[in-house]
Amino acid sequence: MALAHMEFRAFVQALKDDGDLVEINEECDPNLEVSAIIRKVVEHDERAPLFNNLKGQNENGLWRILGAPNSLRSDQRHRYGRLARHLNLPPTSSMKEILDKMVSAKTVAPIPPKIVETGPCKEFCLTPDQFDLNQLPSPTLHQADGGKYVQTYGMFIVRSPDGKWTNWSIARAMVHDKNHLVGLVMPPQHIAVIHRMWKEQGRDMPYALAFGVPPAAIMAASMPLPDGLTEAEYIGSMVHSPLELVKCETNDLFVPSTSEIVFEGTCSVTETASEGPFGEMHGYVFRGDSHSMPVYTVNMITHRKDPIMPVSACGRLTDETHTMIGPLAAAEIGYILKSNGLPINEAFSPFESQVTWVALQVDTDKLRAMKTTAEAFCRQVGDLIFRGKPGSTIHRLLLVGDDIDVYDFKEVIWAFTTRCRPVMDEYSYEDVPGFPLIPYMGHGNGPANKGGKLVCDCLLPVEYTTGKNWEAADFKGSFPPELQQKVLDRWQSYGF
Ligand SMILES: Cc1cc2c3c(c1C)C(C)(C)C[C@@H](O)N3c1c(nc(O)[nH]c1=O)N2C[C@H](O)[C@H](O)[C@H](O)COP(=O)(O)O
Ligand SMILES: [K+]
Repeated sequence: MALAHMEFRAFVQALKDDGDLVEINEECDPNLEVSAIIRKVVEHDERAPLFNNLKGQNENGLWRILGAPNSLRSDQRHRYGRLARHLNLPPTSSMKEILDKMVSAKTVAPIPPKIVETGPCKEFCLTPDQFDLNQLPSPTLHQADGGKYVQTYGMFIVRSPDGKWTNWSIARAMVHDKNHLVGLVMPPQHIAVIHRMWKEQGRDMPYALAFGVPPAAIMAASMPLPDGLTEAEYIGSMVHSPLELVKCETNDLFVPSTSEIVFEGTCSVTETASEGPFGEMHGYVFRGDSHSMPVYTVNMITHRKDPIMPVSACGRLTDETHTMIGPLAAAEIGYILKSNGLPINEAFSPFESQVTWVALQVDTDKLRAMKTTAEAFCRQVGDLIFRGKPGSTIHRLLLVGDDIDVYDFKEVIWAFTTRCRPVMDEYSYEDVPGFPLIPYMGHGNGPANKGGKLVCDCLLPVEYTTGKNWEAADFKGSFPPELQQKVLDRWQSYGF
């Protein structure tokens, strides 16, 4: 068996070996029951549920469901264990180690994928007369959803018409009818950019939708990597070995050969259908909130025996939309700022901000050497991020000093509430693209797609000039180190 980060089925085995899997063999209903269980799991950081027996499963086991594929573990020492298993990192890895791994391939040569003749994803092959997406166990994830969101953790594969750029990404899609989906194709996302290229040529866009792909691949699919970059090559260099891809049956795209399930087809550049509402990453489903979105025809389904469909029943904390979308955007944002020479050490998107914020730890020694002003520095950061694609889902950038651990929300919120004077220390951006899925945007008072962004300066003025002039009134900040050690050593004997 391959390593967990290179084959989904090995990943599921790794969760089982970690004691991080609950196999449910009694029959469950994909209409809400499965998602209710997954929601309870992710709201309590419980073990991932593997549904082996679903109403509607066909004679070849198409399909089972793995819920909460990349959510959190309750044991603090292994909190990000599922994310770590996606990347062949130890389950005790920190979020910093995980995000550093995701940007590690930025500076090494890409390793192109290896094309293989066939693979496990070809074990079964169904033409449209042999399947009905409404009969198969496509899950309904929230009672107010506009349809069965069968696609929440699969990977869309689309390629520019000139063949130069193959993009891998996650975008949601629901069942439209027996062999059609309708999915969110939203600028500035690359799937929308490429869809537009095909539309300009008046040709439907070939796509593949691979479920149960190598976990390292799904992480890159969820990351706003640069325009034109082919994720398959990036991942190859990130994991130091070529991904194995196999050609689709009905188009010239390539899919990971060990994918659990593959939908192949074309995405219409003219036909649309009603998509949504959907219980989304900020924790809401607005009744009647549906829009016209492109229709995907499913021309073929290929799959492994007893295949596993990964499902992210997203919404309130903490699921894959929080452990992946925000942090992976933060990783890209941090990389962009550093490669533009700005004194940024770390970048993270706090879950407690419903991943609408990114906290940036500033190297304040380097900041002082810049002899800049708060306004100039904040505008430099805001212009770089809010006018680019990686910042599209982020509405607040918090600049904090070296003493603040951006991976610890208690630290971030302390700096924000005590060092950032409301209004005066905040720099607004009303002329940049906004993220309509955030309720105060899409269902708020102002334009849904424009503005509503801030750079919040959580650095006190002295941090720009002569440096920190305070001591934290806490155990580590207000007592001599030897006294701290003495208290720690004697803690039991005091009687605690
Ligand atoms: C991990 C993850 C990411 C996403 C989504 C989900 C998960 C689990 C859903 C549960 C399906 C919910 C949905 O909101 N969803 C989603 C989405 N981006 C969209 O344009 N549309 C979507 O419907 N992203 C984020 C994108 O995957 C990233 O922004 C990525 O960067 C895109 O790739 P690229 O265009 O930058 O190449
Ligand atoms: K991507």
